[in-house]
Amino acid sequence: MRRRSAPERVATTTPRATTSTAPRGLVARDLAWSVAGRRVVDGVSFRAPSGAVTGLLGPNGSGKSSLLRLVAGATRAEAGSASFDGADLTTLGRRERARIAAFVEQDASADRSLTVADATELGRLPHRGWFSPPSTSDRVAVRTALARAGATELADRDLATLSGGERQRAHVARALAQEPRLLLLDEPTNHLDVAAQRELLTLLAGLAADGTTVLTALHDLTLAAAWCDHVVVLDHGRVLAEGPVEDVLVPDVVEAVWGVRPDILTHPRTGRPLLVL
Ligand SMILES: Nc1ncnc2c1ncn2[C@@H]1O[C@H](COP(=O)(O)OP(=O)(O)OP(=O)(O)O)[C@@H](O)[C@H]1O
Repeated sequence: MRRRSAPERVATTTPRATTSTAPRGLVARDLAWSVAGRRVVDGVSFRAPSGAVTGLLGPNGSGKSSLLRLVAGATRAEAGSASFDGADLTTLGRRERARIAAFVEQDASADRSLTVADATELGRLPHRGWFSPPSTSDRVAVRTALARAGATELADRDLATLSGGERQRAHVARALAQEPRLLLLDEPTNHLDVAAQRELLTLLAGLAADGTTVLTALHDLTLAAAWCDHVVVLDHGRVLAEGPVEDVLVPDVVEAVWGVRPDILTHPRTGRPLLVL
């Protein structure tokens, strides 16, 4: 795997929307959300730089899914903002936001009968007129998305009949058809076998190398060390550490958050951190 340069650390200045000095990529600032009287996301600020894969890490219940849903606009934040290339995602309309950001939710289920091809085509809706039929470029985008997600052979299958791993590929295909500049994923390697995990992570690295901002929740710290450029560690709804993966996934941080002290080696071939638990 080609090693990409480490992204810079979190910006400490407030980004100004639509100016040329606005930081590129995603900037979350003081995001907060509560449920049942409990603060689940507690003043979270972080950055996911463009051209990088950012891993959102943290123990079960630390708030990763809740935070991704706030950034994706699936739930409304009580406070704070999430800007992308200077545009505030939290105030954009749904269609405008969907032209920028796509979200692959954790274990997203199919609530109605739909083929994988039709579900992928839904990813084109933000780019089409309300009543326009799919154009040639829409059809090309759908075909490309299915191929990149390894879902071409599933195109005619009903989503509801797919295995967990197959359904995950279909949801990734739908997100790619959106041609997002910001791709948000919640535990995308769940259900995937090792070959499919590798394909997906290679795909994410390729998208990032092409300029897409990728933010993905991951549980597997070894995968995160091997594939992420930048990481954000959440604990009890707060950012405990953020920065280049080599600086953040160190034994003291892993032990403090997960209670397990890893060995961290250097991969002999890729030069990336090899985290052994
Ligand atoms: N709709 C909800 N109602 C009640 N509690 C919720 C709701 N959504 C999230 N929570 C609680 O908020 C906390 C954070 O949940 P969240 O799913 O964001 O964590 P997570 O880091 O993604 O966890 P996991 O790694 O287990 O997927 C958990 O304690 C969860 O039970």
